Amino acid sequence: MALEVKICGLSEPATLEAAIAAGADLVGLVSFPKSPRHVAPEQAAALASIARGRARVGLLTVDASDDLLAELVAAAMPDVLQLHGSETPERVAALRRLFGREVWKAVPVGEADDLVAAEPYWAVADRVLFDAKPPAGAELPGGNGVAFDWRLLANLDPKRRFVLSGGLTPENVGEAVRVTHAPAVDVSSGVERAPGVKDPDLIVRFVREARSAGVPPREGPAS
Ligand SMILES: O=C(O)c1ccccc1NCC(=O)[C@H](O)[C@H](O)COP(=O)(O)O
Repeated sequence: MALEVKICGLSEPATLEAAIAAGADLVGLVSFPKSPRHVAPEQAAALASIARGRARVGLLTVDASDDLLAELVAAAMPDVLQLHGSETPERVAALRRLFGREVWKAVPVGEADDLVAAEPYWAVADRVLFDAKPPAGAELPGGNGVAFDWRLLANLDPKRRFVLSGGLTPENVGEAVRVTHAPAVDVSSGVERAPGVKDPDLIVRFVREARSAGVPPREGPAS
């Protein structure tokens, strides 16, 4: 199974096209008004329609209500719902049933004990996305361009289908994949020239460096 690459926080058609042309497997749209990457439902719909059939679409929300999720799902028809708030395992399971889509749950990591928080999600989420804990006082629960110590993931059960994110860049993604054997990586800030402004050259470099890491990802069914 090949490494999957997701470029998150795309909010303009041109950079979405650049991500797809670079070979991204997934493109991510953020619905969170405090974010510089926030897109309204109609923008999400337009961006998703560009991507459809060319890359899978992820829709990122933070503790969104059923009504907002229903509006976003109807507009953008995403392949993946990425939950980046304090959604419980029960909420993850309920949303998976309600919307019949893949659900990824973000778990913030700062130290080894934080991996314990991921345990109940393996059974209910299609993927657990490990992201760095936001810095103190951060406005955003993710997308802060901060990395965590990847060695914390080195002994994960190889059957775990996780996504590595947080502070990845074209310069460090190869090392991150070598250390963690991640089956998938997700980036936002590391391919931007300013907050919320994606850089096509950085996107190309990121996808190339990720794919050339040459590390067999962990194998095994999603769990
Ligand atoms: O990107 C945002 O603005 C955002 C807002 C609220 C919650 C999560 C957000 N982003 C998450 C991501 O883009 C990625 O999943 C991940 O955190 C990597 O971000 P980065 O460290 O910027 O590469």
